Amino acid sequence: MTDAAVSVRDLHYKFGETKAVDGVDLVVERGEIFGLLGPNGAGKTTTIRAITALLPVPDGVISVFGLDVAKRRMAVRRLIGYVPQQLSADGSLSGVENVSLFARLFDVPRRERKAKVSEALEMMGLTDAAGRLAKTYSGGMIRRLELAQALVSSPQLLILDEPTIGLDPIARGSVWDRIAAVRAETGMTVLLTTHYMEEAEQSCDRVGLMHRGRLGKLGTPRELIDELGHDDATLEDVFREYSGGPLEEDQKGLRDVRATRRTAGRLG
Ligand SMILES: Nc1ncnc2c1ncn2[C@@H]1O[C@H](COP(=O)(O)OP(=O)(O)OP(=O)(O)O)[C@@H](O)[C@H]1O
Repeated sequence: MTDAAVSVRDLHYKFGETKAVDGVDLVVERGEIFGLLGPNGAGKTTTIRAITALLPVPDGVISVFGLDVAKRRMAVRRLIGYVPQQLSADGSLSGVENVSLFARLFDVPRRERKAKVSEALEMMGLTDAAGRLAKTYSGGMIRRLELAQALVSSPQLLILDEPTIGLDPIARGSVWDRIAAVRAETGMTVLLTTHYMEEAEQSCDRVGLMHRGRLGKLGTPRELIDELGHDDATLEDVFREYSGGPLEEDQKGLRDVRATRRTAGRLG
């Protein structure tokens, strides 16, 4: 076990006969923004659900800040703020009520709750909208509300599953700006999944390319692009080279996910 934020050693995970994760090795260093990239079905969500102790894994395979996830499930969960792909905000509650609920769930001490809730909403630019019902929020505001919910317990590791999926480009930019600001202010480690290669290229310190349950290329976006050896290459080109095809070919289910998030864009 290491002292890194996350250490994964030879992770395998099957759903029935489907090998969702097929031997992943990964280290996320403290304080970095690490992007797990790949198409639908690559195994990204399964990998992060294993890291967040939501799936059973054998002893010694995953550690979070040196704690063995298999043995210290609850302690690990307390270190993590997780925003899943599915909607985690309640449209019938106001912004402040949604975040307060998470503060209670994550045992933020009663006397600190009010200040922590305000701070999390402020960090996500939602102070003015805090009193409104979440169902009146735009898709981008809901995503930021979900980030505020995850941040209210001051986690050491923020895990985001497709944080910008289904949002328009302006809302996507705003979510990335907020993630960068949180890291700059708190030094928090961020592990996220995305299939938006361009956004990952701009915002992640390091990325890992995942394809069919395996994590192949790992490095800074620049390193991976430079390996290709032509000047105007992009991370998308790196992925194509690595997987033998464009990202889009594996994207059949993506439209559904996008549609789900769009529906969720307006709650209620
Ligand atoms: N609960 C489940 N039951 C059965 N199969 C599953 C389940 N969850 C995932 N899988 C399968 O495991 C494989 C990896 O899925 P996973 O969700 O980890 O991929 P992903 O890269 O995160 O894609 P997405 O962006 O769609 O979530 C896929 O073949 C998927 O169909």
